[in-house]
Amino acid sequence: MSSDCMQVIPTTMYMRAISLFTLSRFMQSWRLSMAEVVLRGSPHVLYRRRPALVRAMAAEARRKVSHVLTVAGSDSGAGAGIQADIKACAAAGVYCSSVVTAVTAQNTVGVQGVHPVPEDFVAEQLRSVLSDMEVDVVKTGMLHSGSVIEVLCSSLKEFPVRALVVDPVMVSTSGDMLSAPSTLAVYCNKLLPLADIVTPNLKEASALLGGCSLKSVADMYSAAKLIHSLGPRNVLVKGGDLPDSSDAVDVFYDGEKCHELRGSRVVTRNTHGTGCTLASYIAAELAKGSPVMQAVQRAKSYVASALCYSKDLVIGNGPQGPFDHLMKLKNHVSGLAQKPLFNPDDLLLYAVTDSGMNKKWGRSITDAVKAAIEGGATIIQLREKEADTQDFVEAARSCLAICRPCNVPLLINDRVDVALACDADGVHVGQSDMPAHLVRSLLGPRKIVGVSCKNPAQAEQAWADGANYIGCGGVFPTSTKANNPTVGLDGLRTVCMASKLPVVAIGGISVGNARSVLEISVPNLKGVAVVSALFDQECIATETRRLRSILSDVLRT
Ligand SMILES: Cc1ncc(COP(=O)(O)OP(=O)(O)O)c(N)n1
Ligand SMILES: Cc1ncsc1CCOP(=O)(O)O
Ligand SMILES: [Mg+2]
Repeated sequence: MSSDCMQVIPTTMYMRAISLFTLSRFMQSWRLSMAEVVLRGSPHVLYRRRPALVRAMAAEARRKVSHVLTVAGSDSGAGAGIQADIKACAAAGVYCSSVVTAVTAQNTVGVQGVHPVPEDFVAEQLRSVLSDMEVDVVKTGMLHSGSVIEVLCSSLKEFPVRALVVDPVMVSTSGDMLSAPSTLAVYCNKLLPLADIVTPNLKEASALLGGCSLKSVADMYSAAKLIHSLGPRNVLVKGGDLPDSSDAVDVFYDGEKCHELRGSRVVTRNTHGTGCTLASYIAAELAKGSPVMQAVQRAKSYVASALCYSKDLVIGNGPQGPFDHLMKLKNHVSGLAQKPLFNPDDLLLYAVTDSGMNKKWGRSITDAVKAAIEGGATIIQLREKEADTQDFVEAARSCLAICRPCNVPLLINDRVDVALACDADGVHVGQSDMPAHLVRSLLGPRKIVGVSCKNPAQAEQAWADGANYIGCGGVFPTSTKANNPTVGLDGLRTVCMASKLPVVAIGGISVGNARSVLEISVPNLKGVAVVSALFDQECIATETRRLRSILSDVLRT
């Protein structure tokens, strides 16, 4: 494919997304007449004739705020429905407008009342938003009658959007009916054929298929395929209610292949609104341009993090509480300010300590960490293979007291217990350490989890497990870690290209070869992690400064 073609394909999308207002501003500043735009017709032709203009328009379109419209019911308790949808989109960084189909009176006990909004007023709300606000993706929730669904289908014909996410809400999690049985046929015949993805739970999948019983993952595979034959392009059957499973298993079918998506089940009463939230987060990811499978994975991982963060929240007295979509409520409760989330740029100069080297040079671990920070290390990992647990916790606490005021994150190698005991900023684990998804559930969403990876499959798994970054190596031979095959610069490049996470390179890296590592120039390679280049040296601060200046220099050029 020529580079011209590569530019043209996304340009088509950007141009669809660009508003008339923006187009008219561009026409003025590029002295382009409407006749010229019309005559030149397709973006492909425009690109060939005025590539700089199209590039500028594409840049403008990238600045467009991604927008999901939710068409759903209001939940007075704000755990589910429209309220959950808006919070989930906000958490994903996407604007969310709302068309209210019904107003419900509900709380953590159940649904006490439903007041449907008349169809013609649903139509009026749809027209208001869709005619004006450049919606990317529509997500549906509670559609209480066949006529509301019909109103929505005709609005979508009049105002097409990029994608439609259908969460076929029929029964609330408390077991209350939210849509009339007669709506089922309209769902199947009119709405599902328009859907890019439909996300039923077991009860809803069974209802869509005429009441068949779904009791196993094998049943979910069959259900996903049967629902796909009703017309949606992708189906996600959610297995949260599957009996006898410690994992949360969902089945995703894209029309060709079934994928089993597993995550550990978070044990909490605060699960009200998980279905609405998952579908809205998928919609938000699609609005940002993610492919469907990636949108689903990200949504699952987000919901797991939010549930985990909120597992002890107490809101309401009923059996099913809401969770905290923005993961901020505990701040207020504890009066503690929220630390910022992981910044991939912190991986630039990653200093990993070594007790043997400190002993050899007669230094304490705190002196070593102080010197590395003084020289410009951007993140520290305590890798103390020989330390007793008590000494390790104490050393970690003292190092945290050095790192925190300097805003340098401090991670613990291997030992989740030590990290929890001292409230470190995160943990780095390898392939034979505790699995990263367990580390994530133990540490919660706001800590940093790093995973060592030597190949694309491991990188993919680290991402699915909720890691923040991967460490790839050993890049070059090293005597710091025994029995560790090298991947070389080619292996590093292959892993970086496959990884959806930022990468730090490790193994045999020093002032002599750091430049060659960063110069493989793959955008998600964010830095180098080093042990002996800093800590097996006479002056740690001097060596750190030398390495930092080389790295900063490569980044500048
Ligand atoms: C940043 C970084 N990357 C890789 C490793 C290696 O971790 P692991 O594979 O678990 O090996 P040990 O360090 O535990 O021997 C790392 N520590 N840091
Ligand atoms: C911990 C680790 N993981 C892969 S290589 C390595 C050791 C890196 O040490 P050095 O920077 O001294 O080569
Ligand atoms: Mg390890």
